Amino acid sequence: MTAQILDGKATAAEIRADLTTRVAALRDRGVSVGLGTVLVGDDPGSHSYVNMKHRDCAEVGIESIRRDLPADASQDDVERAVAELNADPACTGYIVQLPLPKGLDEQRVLERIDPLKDADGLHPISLGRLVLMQPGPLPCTPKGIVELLRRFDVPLRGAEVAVVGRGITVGRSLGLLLTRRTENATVTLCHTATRDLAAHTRRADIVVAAAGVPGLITADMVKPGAAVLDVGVSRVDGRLAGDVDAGVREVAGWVAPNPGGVGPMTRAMLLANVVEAAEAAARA
Ligand SMILES: Nc1nc2c(c(=O)[nH]1)N[C@@H](CN(C=O)c1ccc(C(=O)N[C@@H](CCC(=O)O)C(=O)O)cc1)CN2
Repeated sequence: MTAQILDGKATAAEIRADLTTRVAALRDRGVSVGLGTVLVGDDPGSHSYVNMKHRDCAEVGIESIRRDLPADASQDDVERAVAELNADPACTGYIVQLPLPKGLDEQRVLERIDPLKDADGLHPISLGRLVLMQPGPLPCTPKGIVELLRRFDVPLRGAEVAVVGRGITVGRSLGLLLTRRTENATVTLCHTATRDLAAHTRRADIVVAAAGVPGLITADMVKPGAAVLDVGVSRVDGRLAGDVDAGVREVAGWVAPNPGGVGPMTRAMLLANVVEAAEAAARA
């Protein structure tokens, strides 16, 4: 058996096409949509992700607002950029690209984002809404994972899901999202202190690997027919490597590759969060 590919690149393109129509409809009603980004430092990965986000904006008709700060920017400099975007009427929503350079207090910066402009769903109020199962902006990668599974008809209701990695942007938030009444999955959140990782992944109908450990998930750790989503990103000898070994494709029923799987969905969901915020404001 060779797994069906959960093609995030093609799916994200479909989502962007739909968003283009919705942005045009807002423009016809006199509502413009703008996405802001705060990028600090020289990390090549972060620069590339932010550039791609602005390219996506241009494609769907969303205005781009960039605040690029040098690697030696102070906490005050970053918080000033956040305050400017909070006050900018052209900015519907914005993100602070993570990780911030060492020495900056990431949480303090995220807490200063106006929750109404939180395009990443990472403000404590947005995360609180997720815990409480209330509507609000969702973190982009978990939202993209659920959308990808839905569009490929991977059954979620009652499914056993092993999420590997407990970071806020992916693992922990995904656990909360998948256990809502609308998704109804059963989630095991695995992490560095998990005693027998393979025992958990082998039981799972869906494995989401977001540990950042190259090749962590091997074929022998996967139940035949399961869905395996590779979200991990590491660099090995200068090349990008995911968490899922190539051999998994021979056992799994579905595979979200890396690149080409969850990454493009993350970007599409960021645009979706901004458009949803603009539509909600236009309704109010
Ligand atoms: N503020 C945030 N920071 C970070 C987030 C986030 O959701 N919000 N997530 C990650 C990085 N990330 C988004 O910023 C991200 C990761 C991957 C991709 C993507 O499209 N990847 C492509 C490959 C790109 C390449 O060729 O290098 C793919 O997987 O096909 C987009 C966004 C950490 N920081």
